[in-house]
Amino acid sequence: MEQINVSEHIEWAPVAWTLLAKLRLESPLVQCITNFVSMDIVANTLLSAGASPAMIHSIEEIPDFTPHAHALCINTGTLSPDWLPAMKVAAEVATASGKPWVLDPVAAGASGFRMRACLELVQRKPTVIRGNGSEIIALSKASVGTTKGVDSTHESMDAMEAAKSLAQASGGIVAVSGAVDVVTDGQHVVGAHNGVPTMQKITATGCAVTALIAAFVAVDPLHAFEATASALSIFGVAGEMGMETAKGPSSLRMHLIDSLYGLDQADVLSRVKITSLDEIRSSVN
Ligand SMILES: Nc1ncnc2c1ncn2[C@@H]1O[C@H](COP(=O)(O)OP(=O)(O)OP(=O)(O)O)[C@@H](O)[C@H]1O
Ligand SMILES: Cc1ncsc1CCO
Ligand SMILES: [Mg+2]
Repeated sequence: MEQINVSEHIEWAPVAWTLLAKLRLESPLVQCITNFVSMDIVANTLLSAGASPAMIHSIEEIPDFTPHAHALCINTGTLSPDWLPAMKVAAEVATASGKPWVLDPVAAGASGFRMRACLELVQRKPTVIRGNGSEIIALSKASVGTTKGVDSTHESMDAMEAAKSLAQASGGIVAVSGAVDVVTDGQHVVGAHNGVPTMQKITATGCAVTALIAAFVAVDPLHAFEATASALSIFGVAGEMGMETAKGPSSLRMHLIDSLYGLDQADVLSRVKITSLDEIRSSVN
């Protein structure tokens, strides 16, 4: 897949709007092999954006179903040995069918089993890997150790160099969520400066935005970098707009989904904020 020509001068807001409009028009089918905690918010995020989610994870069904999906999302959040073979086969079938697939390496550094599983999935060449700062740093170094489980103890900007080396090693796009969502193809880096801190207080918003990335990449698989940055920014915009009426995490969850559903062109053009970070170098690897 072509991952080049990421212009520093790109006008991002119209790109994000064009992709959201295409997503709503085409309603891509997104197969999700995701964790038990996230299934509801992932499916509802995809539906409110205009995509069609299917939580189908049985290995017996993958040869029949996966070739018909427009994109696949694999998430290791509640990984167990009986799910891993289905994840690997689904990644292989998606690739063989020419479909993009996105990996969310939840808590990659929490155990040797989980790290090995994530590395085996990375070997199957995800189109995009999206994690939080701690996950991307752990995965890029293949290091297992002190983690706070699924939560990050690193700022996304401090994972920039780790993200670049993981992108180079994997051949895919790498995104790191946080106050600034960092996206890289291994050469260029952009930041999506949308969202609100309360989004971290809703479980599985990261899983939800990974699935949204899969939906965006489904409608423009040749421009996975642009699709990834746009999905992250749009999800952040929905969070910002949702926060205008929310009282806390629980009502933000509801209002974020409502805002994502209702986003119009003016909202997207006035709020999407994606900038080049090529001049910024991270101090922590
Ligand atoms: N400080 C912040 N300011 C603005 N937005 C944020 C902030 N922190 C996280 N977000 C947004 O919240 C969403 C989830 O990101 P986060 O880094 O919390 O993912 P995660 O740790 O993988 O979450 P989970 O494991 O619960 O799915 C992203 O859309 C991100 O942009
Ligand atoms: C809390 C939690 N534990 C495993 S997966 C998950 C959802 C956020 O990643
Ligand atoms: Mg996560």
